[in-house]
Amino acid sequence: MHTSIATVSLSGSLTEKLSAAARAGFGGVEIFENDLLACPLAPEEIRARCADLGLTIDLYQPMRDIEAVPAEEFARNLRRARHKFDLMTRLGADTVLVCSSVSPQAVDDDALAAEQLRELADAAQESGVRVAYEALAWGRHVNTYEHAWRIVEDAGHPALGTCLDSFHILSRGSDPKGIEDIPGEKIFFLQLADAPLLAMDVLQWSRHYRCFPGQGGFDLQSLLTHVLRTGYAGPLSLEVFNDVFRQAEAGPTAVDARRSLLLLQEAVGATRLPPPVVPTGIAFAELLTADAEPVTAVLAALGFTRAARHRGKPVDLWQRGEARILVNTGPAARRDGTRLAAVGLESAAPAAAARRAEALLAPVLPRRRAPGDAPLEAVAAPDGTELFFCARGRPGPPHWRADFEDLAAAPAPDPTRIDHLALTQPWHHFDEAALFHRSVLGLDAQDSVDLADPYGLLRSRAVSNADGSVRIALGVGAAPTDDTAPAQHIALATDDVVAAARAFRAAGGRLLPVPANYYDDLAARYEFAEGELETYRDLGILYDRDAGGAFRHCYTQTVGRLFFELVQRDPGHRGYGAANAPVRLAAQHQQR
Ligand SMILES: O=C(O)c1ccc(O)c(O)c1
Ligand SMILES: [Mg+2]
Repeated sequence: MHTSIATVSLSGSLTEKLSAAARAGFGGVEIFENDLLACPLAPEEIRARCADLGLTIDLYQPMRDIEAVPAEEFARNLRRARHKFDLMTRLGADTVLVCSSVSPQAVDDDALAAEQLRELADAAQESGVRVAYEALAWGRHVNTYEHAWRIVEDAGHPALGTCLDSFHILSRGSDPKGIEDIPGEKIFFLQLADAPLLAMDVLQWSRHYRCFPGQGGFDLQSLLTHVLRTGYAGPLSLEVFNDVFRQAEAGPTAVDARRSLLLLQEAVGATRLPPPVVPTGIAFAELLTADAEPVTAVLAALGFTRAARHRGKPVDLWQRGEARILVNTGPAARRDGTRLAAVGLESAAPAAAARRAEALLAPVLPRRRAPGDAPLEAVAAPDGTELFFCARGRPGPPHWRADFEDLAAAPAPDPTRIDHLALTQPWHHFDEAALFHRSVLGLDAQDSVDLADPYGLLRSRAVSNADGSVRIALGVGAAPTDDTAPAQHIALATDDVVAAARAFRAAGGRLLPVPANYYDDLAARYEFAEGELETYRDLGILYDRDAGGAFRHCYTQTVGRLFFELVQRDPGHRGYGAANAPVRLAAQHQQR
C-alpha cells in the first residue's frame, strides 16, 4: 500500500522534510503550499529531488474558499486556481486539495457549490490534474464528509472527487460507516490523523493537537476498514498538525509516523508483521557510570552483592534475589553521569522479538559481543535505552549469565525483584514511547497521568505485561526543558518495606525524608494500626491504595540522575504511587 505524509507534519525546510520522509520509508508526500513558497528550489527541482528520493508528490494543498461564492469572486478564484494547476504540472503533482469554504462570503447553496466545483474541475482537467474536495470540521456551510460527498456527487465531474480526513470525520462524531456509500474511485485521497479526546474548539484541536494513529483516542482502525471496503486504492497519508512535531527533529518524527501507519495497516489486515513476543520478566537493568562507587554503595546498602563480573567487559553484576543490576563502567559511560542505559527483557523468543522491533523500525543494535558470548538481540527504544531480548533461563540460569564469572556464592533465596523501571523520555517523544512499548513489546498501556512538580508538570504513563512482571513507567516533563525532567529510577519489590527501609538505613543508606504534613493527611484519609503511621513517618514511607489493595513505597537518595525505590505492592494493586508523586518530587527538589 502506498504511504504518504504531509510536509506540515514534519519540522524543517522542505528539503529536510522530504529527506526525512524518504528515509523513514514513505512512498510519497503531500506538499503544503507554505513549504513550497518558502523553498528556494524551482518546482522542477523539487520534482527532481522527490524523484531522486523515491517519493511521489501525491497531493498539493490546500486551496481554500473557492466554492459557493458570488460570480465575480469565483472568477478570481478560478484565475488563482489555473495558476496553481500550472504549478502542479511543473511539480508533477496530479491531485489538489480544496478545503470547504470558511469564507463569510460563501453562501449556503449546494447547487452553486456543485456548479462552481464542476467548473473548477473542468479547468483542472485541462491541466491534467484532479480536485479532491474536503469538508473541514469548521467549514462555514460544508463541515461533514457526507455533505462534501453529496456536492461532489451532484457535480458529477470525472476530475472531481472527495478527500476524507479522519480528523474532520471523527472530531465531529460523524459515523464513518457512511463512507461505504461512496464509490472507492470517487475518494481521491485519504488523510489520517488521530487526536487525544479533548473538549475544545475543533479548529484549535485540529491545528495543534493532532497526533499519529494509535497515539490518540480515535478509532482509526474502524474508519480505515470502512474506507478500504469502498475499494479505495489511493495513498494512506498522514496529515498531522501538532505543536510538538513542529519543533522536534524531522527524522525521528518521520520514523514515529511510519511506525504508527504500519501498525494501523497491521490492525486492518493490510500488512503482516512478525507478531509481538511479550516479555515475561525483567532479566536485568544496566547502569552506565564513570564512577561506580556512589551507586554501588547504595546497592550494597540495599542488600545487593557483587555476584559476578563480565568475562570481557568492565561490567559487574549486582544481585539481590531476582533483582539483577549491571554496573557498566565501560567507555560509553564517560559522557553522562550515572544513568539507566539498558534493560534486559526476558523473552520466550528473543530473535522473533527482535524481528518485530526491526519491522517496526526500531534500530537494531550491534551486539558488541566477544566470541563465545551468549547471543543477545538488542534494539534501541525511542529514548535511546537499549533493550536486550534475553532467553529465559528457567530452570537454570539465563543464557546471558554465562558471560559472567561468579565472584560470590549463589545469593540466598530472597523475594526481592524489580517491581518497575521508570525511564525519562525526551519531551518530544512521549507519545512515540508509549506506542513503541505497546506495539513493539506487546505491553498494555495505562492512561497517562499528569503529576504536579513544584517547578513544572510531569506526565507519566505506565506500560506493563499481563501478570505485572514487566512494568515500565514512562515519564516526561511537560515543558521542553530538562530542568523539571524526572530522574530515572529502579523500584525494587519487597515483601516488607518497613524491614527493607530499616535495613537500608542501618547499612548507611539515606532515605528521602517526607514532611509531617503528608502523614497528617494520610491519617485523615485512611485508618492505620497503632504505631503504623509513626513508623512510616520515621522512614519516609508513602502510602496509596486502590481497589486491588495497598502500595507502600519509599525512596533512596539520588545518585547522578538515578535513585531507587522500595516497593511493597499488594498483589492486586495496579498503581505506581501517582497520588504521592507531588510530595516525592517536592522532597527531591528540597534535597538538591
Ligand atoms: O487547518 C487547515 O486549514 C487544514 C488545511 C488542510 C487540511 O487538509 C486540513 O485537514 C486542515
Ligand atoms: Mg485534511
